[in-house]
Parts: sequence; structure tokens; C-alpha cells
Amino acid sequence: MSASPSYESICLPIKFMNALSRSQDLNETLNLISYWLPKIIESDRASVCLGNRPDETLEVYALFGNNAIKAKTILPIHGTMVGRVYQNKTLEIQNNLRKSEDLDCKKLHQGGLNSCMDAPLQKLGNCFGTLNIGSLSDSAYQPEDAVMLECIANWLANYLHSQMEISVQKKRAETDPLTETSNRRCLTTVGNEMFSRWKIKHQPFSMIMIDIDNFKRINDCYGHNAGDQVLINFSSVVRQVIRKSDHFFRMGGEEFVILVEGNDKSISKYAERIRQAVEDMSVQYEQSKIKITISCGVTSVHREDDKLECVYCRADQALYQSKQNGRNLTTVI
Ligand SMILES: Nc1nc2c(ncn2[C@@H]2O[C@H](COP(=O)(O)OP(=O)(O)OP(=O)(O)O)[C@@H](O)[C@H]2O)c(=O)[nH]1
Repeated sequence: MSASPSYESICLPIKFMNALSRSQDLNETLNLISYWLPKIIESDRASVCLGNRPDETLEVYALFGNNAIKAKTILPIHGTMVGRVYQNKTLEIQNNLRKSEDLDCKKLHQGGLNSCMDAPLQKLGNCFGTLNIGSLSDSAYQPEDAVMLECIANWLANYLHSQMEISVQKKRAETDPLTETSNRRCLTTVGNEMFSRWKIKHQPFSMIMIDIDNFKRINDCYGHNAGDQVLINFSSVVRQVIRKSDHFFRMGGEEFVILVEGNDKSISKYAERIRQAVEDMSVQYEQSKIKITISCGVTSVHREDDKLECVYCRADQALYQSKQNGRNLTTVI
């Protein structure tokens, strides 16, 4: 390493400070941190890990530089240096990675690194992640570097923690608690964004509106809890059939919407696949096996549509026709 940083001061790039204070998004903040950290403490790799409490794992959320452990990698807490730092809430330095028995250190060494240092990210005494750097050099990190990383981690933990809180609350506000699908409020946001992209960039999209058939009978026959279980299982089956790029919403009651990006000519076949998957499923509730069917209304955005509601109304009309024609059907308008 070149000149050692001093114990008394840290030099922070103004561009980093400005970008950090402007960032309103957790991912953007994580990426900013991993991008700028090697410029503050000389390193060949920087990453941020966030803890996943129920799973006892850590996920690499952002990464810059050497790719020895890739972003999105899930690391166990036990048997890793990063896990120990997370659990003990104490910074660690490993200046000879080839000698380490820790899983993450071995991976870093296989990827060409020789030293690493991890610091806990803490708020109110709780550790929620780690800030990590790595170097190609042997014995890269000295006690003064540890003082710096710890200080930076404590300072950044405030930003990260408040943004994590905001993103949890945002997710909660946009999620239906029963089925864990996005809710109607989220449909308005995502739908209007897709509609703007259609108007400005001519990127088309389609809407599939779904309504469970004779759902009232299920509640009447088996009880409200059974009805809830049907809604949960139905949502899970739909999530298995749709693609990652699709957006799935619960409008309320037993009515759902899927927004599909792009100009999918086979959208009716796609809706049929969903309808068939639901027809094939059965919900075990106490001693009963409950079968359900759905009706679908499908439409794509048209040139003459001047707002999202036009698409919504057409999908609703198509759904109405499916109901009128006997249910368990898909209608395209
Ligand atoms: N269990 C349960 N039932 C719900 C929930 N939300 C709405 N419902 C019930 O869903 C039923 C919907 O009934 P209807 O609107 O008459 O529709 P349907 O029986 O599915 O009939 P069609 O749509 O015409 O096929 C009502 O009895 C609502 O009380 C929920 O979260 N859980």
C-alpha cells in the first residue's frame, strides 16, 4: 500500500458525499458505498453485506472491483469471517488469506486477493450487515486502516439503516398482507409508469385481469379461513407460472391483475396457461380438497388510449364476457 492514512482525519471525496446525500434508494446507496470505498481506503475490492436474520445468512448486496465473491452471493454466518464480524460486532483483518480456513477468505484468495478487512454495520447496538474491503497485496491492512473503516462503517450505518427502514415500509405499503402480492396502490404506480413508457418510447404492454369464479360459494361452503387459504395458494400458483418481468397485483377480494411488458403476441395463450394451472391445482383445507377456476380478461395497450384506465376498462369488459360465457374462460379484446 502507498502512504498510510493518518489516525486523526479521513479524506472523503466531495462527489461521494454529494451523491450519498442525494441518493433516495437503498441499492443506489449500497452501490455508491462500494464504488467510493476503495478510493478512501486503498483496496482492490469493496462490498456491502446485509444480514438475513431468519435464514442466518448474509447477502453480498453491492460490489466494486475484484469479483472473487459475486454480488447477490448468499454467505453462511457460520464458517465465514464476514459472519463472525456480523455476529461478534467486531472488525477483523486477515492479512494472509491463503492461511485462512474461513469459506469467504478461501474464495477471495482463489479470486486473487491476499488481504481483507470487514467491519460491522450497526445501529442501536444491532448489527445489520458488514462493510468489506479486499486487496491483492499481502499484509495490506494496518491498525490505522481499521480505525478508518470502523469510523466509515459507523457513519454509513446511519444512512443505510434509515434507507432500509424506508424500503421495508414502502414494501409494506405496497403489499397485500394475505397473499403477499403487490396491492392496488402499487398497480396504479407501476401501470402509470408503463403507460408513460408507451406514450413516450412506444414500449407496449398488456393486462390480464383475473377473477376467481364463484368465490362466495367457497366461503359459504368451507368458511372464510378456507377462502383465505385458496387466495394464498392461488397467488402462489400464479407466481410460479408468470415470468420475473411480469407484475402481479391483488386488486381486492378475489380480483387480480397481471401487467406484462412488451408486445407479446401470444398473450392470450399466456393467460390460458395461467387459467389451466389454476384449474389443475387443488387446495387441501382440513379434510377437504377445494378446486377452483378463474375467468380472465386480456387486452393490450392501444394507440388511441389516453390513460391507463382505458386499458383497465377493456380488460374488465373482456373479463365480464368470460363470466357471461360460462366462466373458466379467457377473453381477449
Ligand atoms: N375469504 C375471503 N373472502 C373474501 C376476501 N375478500 C373478498 N372475499 C369474498 O369474496 C366473495 C366475492 O363474491 P362475489 O363478488 O359475489 O363473486 P363470486 O362469488 O366469485 O362470483 P363470480 O365473480 O361472479 O364468479 C365475497 O363473498 C367476499 O366476501 C378475503 O380476503 N378472504
